[in-house]
Amino acid sequence: MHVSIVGSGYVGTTVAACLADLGHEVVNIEIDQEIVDTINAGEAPIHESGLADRIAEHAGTNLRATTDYAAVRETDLTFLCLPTPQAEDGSLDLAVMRAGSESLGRALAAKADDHLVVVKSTVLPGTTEDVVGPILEDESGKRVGDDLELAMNPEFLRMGTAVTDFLEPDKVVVGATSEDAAATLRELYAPIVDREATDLVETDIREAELIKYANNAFLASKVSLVNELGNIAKEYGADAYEVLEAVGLDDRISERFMRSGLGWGGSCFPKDVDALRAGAREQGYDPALLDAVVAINDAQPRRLVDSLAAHVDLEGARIAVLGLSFKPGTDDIRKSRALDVIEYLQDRGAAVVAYDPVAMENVRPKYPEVEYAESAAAALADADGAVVATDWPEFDDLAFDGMVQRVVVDGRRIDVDEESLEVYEGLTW
Ligand SMILES: NC(=O)c1ccc[n+]([C@@H]2O[C@H](COP(=O)([O-])OP(=O)(O)OC[C@H]3O[C@@H](n4cnc5c(N)ncnc54)[C@H](O)[C@@H]3O)[C@@H](O)[C@H]2O)c1
Ligand SMILES: O=c1ccn([C@@H]2O[C@H](COP(=O)(O)OP(=O)(O)O[C@H]3O[C@H](CO)[C@@H](O)[C@H](O)[C@H]3O)[C@@H](O)[C@H]2O)c(=O)[nH]1
Repeated sequence: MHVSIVGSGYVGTTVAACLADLGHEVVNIEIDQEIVDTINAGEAPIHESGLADRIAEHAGTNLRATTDYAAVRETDLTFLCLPTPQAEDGSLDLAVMRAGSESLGRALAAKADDHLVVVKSTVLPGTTEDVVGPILEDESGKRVGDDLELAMNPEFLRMGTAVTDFLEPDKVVVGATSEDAAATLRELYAPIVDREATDLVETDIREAELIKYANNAFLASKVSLVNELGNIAKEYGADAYEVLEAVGLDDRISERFMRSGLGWGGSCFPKDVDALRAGAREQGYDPALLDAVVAINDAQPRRLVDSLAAHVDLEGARIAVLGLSFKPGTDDIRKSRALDVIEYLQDRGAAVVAYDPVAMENVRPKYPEVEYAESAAAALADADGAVVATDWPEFDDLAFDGMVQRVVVDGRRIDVDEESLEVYEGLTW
């Protein structure tokens, strides 16, 4: 199939490279010339395992990138993979979706044949049919249900495992206005949904839109619940990890997403939970549970710093922060809990020395006053205390002998030789 993909960030680039790998003819339409040049040079604009190889193999044959929306006219369908950030008040900001839909609609005006537009971005119910659809109709002169079809196909890939998550998902969700649109997407995804481990969910557009938010809200809530249970376990002197491992054996609950500690961050959970809360309020519903899910998450970084302050006088102390990215395996620091930890430490007069294997250059401009160490050992040297903010595997089995006071508060449950420390405290155990 001939596929165009608007937006070549994490999602658009991954989807493009994977669809090219499945044998489709793919073109990425992207406003950033540097990203376009990178893809056309056969290189990956983002770091994801398995992505660079696929782009190197397909660029120049069945994968290319351009800034020119006219390229959509040579394709059967277009995926919209544009960002859907949050506005100041937390609500969904559709400005980029609107701008991209306008450009796409204008380009489609000169296409003689029918076209299918698939929204892959995370958008609230109604956005595809009530915002994207009318803009496309106005700009292209085409009519939904006649020579224009709409579909919504949310994406569930995680950063760090984007390629395998896309190619081997638990589910592919397709919401479509017509049987033709659904059939086109069934054909496109055939090699993926034919796998025994992947379910194909066919539904209406509103349900497809909401499935994505419900999925992220559920996972974020699970981690906040696990953190609340962990906070309670700690009060009782019980090990939350042992407790939740046993709880996870109940297959209605599952063992995954059971790691308590510093909480959830990243480019998706915070903005999507906030957008759903704002959307619910707009609909007249008070999302009390989701409000609490966010409040619990927001409290964990302060709890970590308070736990350290119980052992170390933070005023004038040198404190090592191990890990800066929002999770291991990525240099992404968006809404990373580590940044809140740095701010709380600084508020209490501590001097922060930080180390992260890949994310330090992203943090440096935001916190130039922080000292950045070349290794975890260098960060720990002469420190009066340390906190673990990201569970990078390389933090397992660290030596703490260079510290002035061997006090560590762990927000992520790394493997530590507790005997080598004066104080080792888990945030939730
Ligand atoms: N990142 C993830 O892990 C992930 C996973 C699932 C779903 N999502 C959702 O997918 C959507 C895209 O997310 P992302 O992380 O890929 O975003 P991103 O910011 O990484 O990429 C978006 C790209 O769109 C480009 N762009 C902006 N305006 C444009 C325009 N008018 N025309 C063409 N290109 C334009 C930007 O330059 C950028 O390269 C969001 O709705 C997000 O919530 C993200
Ligand atoms: O047991 C756990 C699991 C995760 N986290 C934290 O939760 C956050 C999110 O982790 P993860 O889900 O692995 O990362 P993302 O790449 O943000 O992926 C989420 O957000 C994407 C964008 O919407 C979705 O596509 C994915 O399905 C969804 O998992 C991170 O800060 C983790 O440290 C925990 O604290 N404990």
